[in-house]
Amino acid sequence: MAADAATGASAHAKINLALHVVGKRADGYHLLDSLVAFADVGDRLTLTPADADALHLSGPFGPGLEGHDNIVARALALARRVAAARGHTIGPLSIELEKNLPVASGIGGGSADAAAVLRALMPGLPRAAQDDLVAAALGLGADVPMCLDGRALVARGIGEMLSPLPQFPALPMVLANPGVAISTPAIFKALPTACNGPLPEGPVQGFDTVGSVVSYLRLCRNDLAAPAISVEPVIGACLKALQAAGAARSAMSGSGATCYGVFEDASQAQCAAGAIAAANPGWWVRATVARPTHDRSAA
Ligand SMILES: C[C@](O)(CO)[C@H](O)COP(=O)(O)OP(=O)(O)OC[C@H]1O[C@@H](n2ccc(N)nc2=O)[C@H](O)[C@@H]1O
Ligand SMILES: Nc1ncnc2c1ncn2[C@@H]1O[C@H](COP(=O)(O)OP(=O)(O)OP(=O)(O)O)[C@@H](O)[C@H]1O
Repeated sequence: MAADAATGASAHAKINLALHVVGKRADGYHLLDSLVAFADVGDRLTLTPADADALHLSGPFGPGLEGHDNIVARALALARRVAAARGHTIGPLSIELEKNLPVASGIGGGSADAAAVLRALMPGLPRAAQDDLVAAALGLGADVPMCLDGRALVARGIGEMLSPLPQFPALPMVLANPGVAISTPAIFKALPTACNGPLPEGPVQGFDTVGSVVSYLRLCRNDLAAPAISVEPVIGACLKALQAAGAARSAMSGSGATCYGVFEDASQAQCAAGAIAAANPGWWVRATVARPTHDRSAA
């Protein structure tokens, strides 16, 4: 980033369109097979050089994070350590975090914020330090590497083995969160078995239409949904609301509680979001679009 100017960075919501839990490591972390996309809703960060480090929280969910250890500060500390090891100094920064995504909601808000900090700092670092930072990102959380990539992808391992899809359509979606915070470790713990089937084989070139994504997702699962619904039954109501509003496919993201519905077009998604929000005051409901990847080989 420039020495004196503010740098903005977007932290897009991460959506696990499918999440298959396929094993467990000796350290307790679970092995995943997950189709992930990123929505055009998210948090917004602004990094400004300052006399001392500071974190300012704003946005609808900012107050809920006051007084807590913030992953944004941990990401900055990590970047500083990695840069210092390559002889580079990152000076004091004032960071404003506009927190638009609900906290502990399965859409990777904290991970996306951490990735946004790393992304904003990278251009000012030597190439070797940038590579080190990409490798170190997993230490901040299993979802951070995929958020740093930011493209539609398949994630394997504990979330660090990433295969970006060569093409992916702009996917009209509704995100609905019934207002309950979910602890990710608690849901993994409640999973009856870690050995479930992998993702079905998908097209090598990715997906070119909304219909092809929906057909594929109908063969998929989120293995964390049943344990999450047993802890918070309102997640089941959220899935039903998306189906009743006409979603071609609906499922829970991550460890919940946010659920997504895929719609044929953006105007249907807008109408559905309006209807779900009106019937469920207190829920967080957004019409959005999963960000597309254009087929590079077709260019
Ligand atoms: C559910 C997902 O959101 C799917 O993308 C992620 O797997 C969770 O990613 P995350 O929140 O960044 O996870 P971390 O902060 O690294 O881990 C929180 C806790 O979740 C559990 N955890 C997380 C990731 C993983 N692959 N297996 C796990 O068992 C572990 O108990 C871990 O201590
Ligand atoms: N910047 C941040 N944004 C959100 N949560 C944060 C942040 N910093 C620290 N946290 C803490 O991290 C925990 C997980 O929050 P987060 O919103 O990232 O969960 P999530 O959406 O379920 O993530 P995932 O989908 O990666 O499991 C919360 O308990 C919260 O207090």
